[in-house]
Order: sequence, then structure tokens, then C-alpha cells
Amino acid sequence: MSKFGVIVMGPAGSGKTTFCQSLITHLQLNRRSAFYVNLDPAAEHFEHQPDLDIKDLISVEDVMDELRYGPNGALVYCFEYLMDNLDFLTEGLDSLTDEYLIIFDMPGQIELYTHCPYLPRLVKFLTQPGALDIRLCATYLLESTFVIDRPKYFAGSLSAMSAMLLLDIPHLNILSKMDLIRPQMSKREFKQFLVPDTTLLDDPRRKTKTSVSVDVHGSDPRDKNALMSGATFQRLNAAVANLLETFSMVSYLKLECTEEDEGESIDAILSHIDHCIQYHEAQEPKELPDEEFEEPQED
Ligand SMILES: Nc1nc2c(ncn2[C@@H]2O[C@H](COP(=O)(O)OP(=O)(O)OP(=O)(O)O)[C@@H](O)[C@H]2O)c(=O)[nH]1
Repeated sequence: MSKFGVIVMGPAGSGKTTFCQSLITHLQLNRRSAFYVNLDPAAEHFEHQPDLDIKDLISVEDVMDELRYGPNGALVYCFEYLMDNLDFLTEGLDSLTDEYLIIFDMPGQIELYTHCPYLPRLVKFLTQPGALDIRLCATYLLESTFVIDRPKYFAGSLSAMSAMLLLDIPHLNILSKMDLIRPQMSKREFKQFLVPDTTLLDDPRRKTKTSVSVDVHGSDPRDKNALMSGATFQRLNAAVANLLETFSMVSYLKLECTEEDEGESIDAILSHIDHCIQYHEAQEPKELPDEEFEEPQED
């Protein structure tokens, strides 16, 4: 039997857990079942408690206490441990039916999406035909306020593309925390950021932003080697923007969070997720009551 899932990724604090909680609430309101899997071994506060929690296997806190690791090392250790104990996931998920949308809430450490091998292995395991065989879609969240600082926006978009290429499954990018950008930018102005392209580098409001010298190592500014000149920094931004434009792979959906917009926004994102995992196609065609098929009356 098919299983369906969505893996929620993004940098630290981008709103992953909040998005998962909104998704669960929305599914429940629409009489659909959610199964919430927390894979962040450092997560603490949940509105909806996880149905399966990596912390029941291992937690960052325990690793830091027992092995004296720092938070990032402990996170990596937890994922290595999960990879050695994948039965934990099989036991928790094997009996789920196609009624459920399985939501995987991931940690925010960026190294997990760039150079650690765990995520591709995890996705391969979850999607493996004949085993859990989950039809999986990835979502990658980025804070909408990044668009104010163009280099940050392009760097974030590059990390979204990196996650996309790493996992090789249907993928949606989402700009979160839209309430924080609204006071600073009109809907019309914001629209241009839904698809990154090189024209966005010409920021009329912030000419100085990309022309200052940037201390790339955070070290003593008197050390000339540690400084990247304005021109070099601009060329780097242009190269990143070009790369994104050439591959034309990154575009964004918006995650609104005000009371009046949130439902519609989550609904739209959920439709995209359903489409990516072909949820509707896999459901039995439902017989609609006769009145649904009544021909419209002629005037
Ligand atoms: N203003 C605003 N704040 C938000 C929104 N979504 C989340 N937050 C806040 O942003 C902070 C981080 O949110 P989380 O949902 O924990 O983010 P996360 O990506 O799961 O964080 P990590 O697991 O630490 O990587 C919290 O203080 C949230 O209350 C939003 O739409 N608007």
C-alpha cells in the first residue's frame, strides 16, 4: 500500500516546526490524517506532539552530556546513530496506510543539507520500493526577510538548490514568515523574488549593500587577506545569481501566516505537495452523490 510523506527542511529558525504544526492543523480541519515525525534531536516545544520522535532513540542533550560534544557535533552523531538504527523508523511507519500524510520535521543545521551524506541515505531508505516505499516530497523553507539583503537571499536560494540536487525527489521551496516582510514591501514588489534572477542584484534601495568591503572570515579587519573587496563580492553574487538563473530550478511559494491568509496559503502549499506525491491520483475515485452531476439549468 502506498504511503505519502513530506520532508520539511530549511536553515535554523526558518519556521519548519511552525509550518509542520500549521500543516497538521489544516489537515485535521479537512478530515485528513497526519503522522508527525520529529527528526530534530534538539527540538523541544510542539503544539502537536510527535507521533514518532527521534528523541525517543537519541537526543542532542544526551550526546552533549555523555560524550561532551558541542551542539553541531552532537547533531551529526545523532544522525549517524539514526542511520545505524533505521529499524526505529520502519517500526514506527510500517503500519501506516495511504490515509496519512507523514510529516518529517528536520533539524536546521545547514551542514546536513550540504556536505553530510545522511539525508540522501535517509530519503533512499524511506522511498525504497518494497520496503517503506513512501512517496516523498521535499519542502525547503527560507525566511522571506532574506530578500531585503540580496546576497543573503541568493545564498539561501543556493542552499535550497543544493538540497534539491542532493535529494533528487520532488521539491518545493517556500518563503516563510511573510508577516515580517509585509510592512517593508508591497505584494507587487515582493512578487519578483518568487523566481530568483540576476536583475534582482540591481537593488535601487540598497546600493551600498553590495559595494562595501566584507569581512568574510570575521577576523581582524586590518588583515587585508580576510577582506573581500566590494567588486569581488559583487562578482561572486552575480556568479551565484547566474548559476540559479541558468539552472532555472528554484522558485518559491509563499507561506502566509496572518489569520485571514494562513488557511488559503497552507491549502495552496498542500495542493502542491499532493500533486508532487500524486496523492489524489493514488486515491480510489470517490463516487459523488447524484446531485453533484446535475446539468446546469438553462436560463
Ligand atoms: N513572525 C513570525 N514568526 C514565526 C513564523 N513562523 C515561525 N516563527 C517564529 O520563528 C522562530 C523559529 O520557528 P520554528 O518553527 O521553531 O523554526 P525551525 O525552523 O523549526 O527552527 P529550528 O528547529 O531551530 O531550526 C519561533 O520563535 C517561531 O515562533 C511566522 O510565520 N512569523
